[in-house]
Amino acid sequence: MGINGKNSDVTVEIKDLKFTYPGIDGHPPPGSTPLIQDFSLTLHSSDRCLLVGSNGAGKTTILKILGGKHMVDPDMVRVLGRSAFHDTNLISSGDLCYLGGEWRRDVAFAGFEVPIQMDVSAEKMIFGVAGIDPERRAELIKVLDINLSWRLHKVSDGQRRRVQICMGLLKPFKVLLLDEITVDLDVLARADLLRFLKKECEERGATIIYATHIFDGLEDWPTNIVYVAHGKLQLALPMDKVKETSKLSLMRTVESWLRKERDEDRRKRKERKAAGVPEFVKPVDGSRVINNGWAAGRLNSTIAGEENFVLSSNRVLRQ
Ligand SMILES: Nc1ncnc2c1ncn2[C@@H]1O[C@H](COP(=O)(O)OP(=O)(O)OP(=O)(O)O)[C@@H](O)[C@H]1O
Repeated sequence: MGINGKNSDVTVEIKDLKFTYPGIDGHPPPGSTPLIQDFSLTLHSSDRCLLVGSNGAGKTTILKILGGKHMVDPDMVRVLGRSAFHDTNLISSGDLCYLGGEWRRDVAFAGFEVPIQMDVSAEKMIFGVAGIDPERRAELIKVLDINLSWRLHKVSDGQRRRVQICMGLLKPFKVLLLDEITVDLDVLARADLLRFLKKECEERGATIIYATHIFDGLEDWPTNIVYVAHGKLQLALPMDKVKETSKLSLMRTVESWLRKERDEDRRKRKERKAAGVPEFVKPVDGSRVINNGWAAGRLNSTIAGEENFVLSSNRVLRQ
């Protein structure tokens, strides 16, 4: 049963998800506690789910798992009845779309592996994607207020971001995973984009999961809210339930949850200190390995050490 009590049209199903970032051998370091655990969630067609939680709670990790960027047991995560990691057609068909913040770090890439720091126009990028419905393309260009003559190596971060979002949304997705992509957008662009996305759910039955810390203009946007802390699901509620139980604004409601969590963490640390054990639980560091967030087997893991890490970050690997 999903958050809304519906049974039909299940689009996203997470069942007892457990995940640990792999070490260099592709396996979790021995003795490590899973980063994500006790996480189950069912979403339906038309759901707009806000994913909230403090920094480091696991939101990006969960979205990446859903987007097939990390391997998990295929029964733990189903998107449109399939496993995104194992069924790459889910992403390539455009049914499942992941728009993530790594674009911010790797500005050189705009999806479809197209470098955008070279002198290329917005038009060339957007019209370069084959098989797109011209009406949808025109609508997106309007919603994101894109000037097709922009040269992408010269525009502002926000303008470049608008082109990236447009490219990502060209195919009519069924499930969209958004990892805070509106930070660079101006107030108007953000509001128009959110309105467009809401329409996509209402008219086409798309499902969106949106991880964000920015609650401006979101009051009437989500249908559901999911709160994650320390990699565990804390709350999964339909918005009317949230409004029923809290008279506060959405932002204040989330703030109250996060404050409670932080106070609780501080209390636990104090207790640990008083008991003579280290305040912070040290993560298991089995093999001195840093994994830069890409699944094992994709040239991703690197031996710890700043020099190596810089040289083998995604930016370099993907050029
Ligand atoms: N590539 C990685 N390899 C190992 N551990 C990682 C990796 N990426 C993230 N982590 C760990 O996973 C935890 C969750 O990170 P994640 O990025 O999912 O959090 P988040 O909720 O998206 O945070 P934020 O709000 O800051 O974006 C972090 O505390 C970090 O220690």
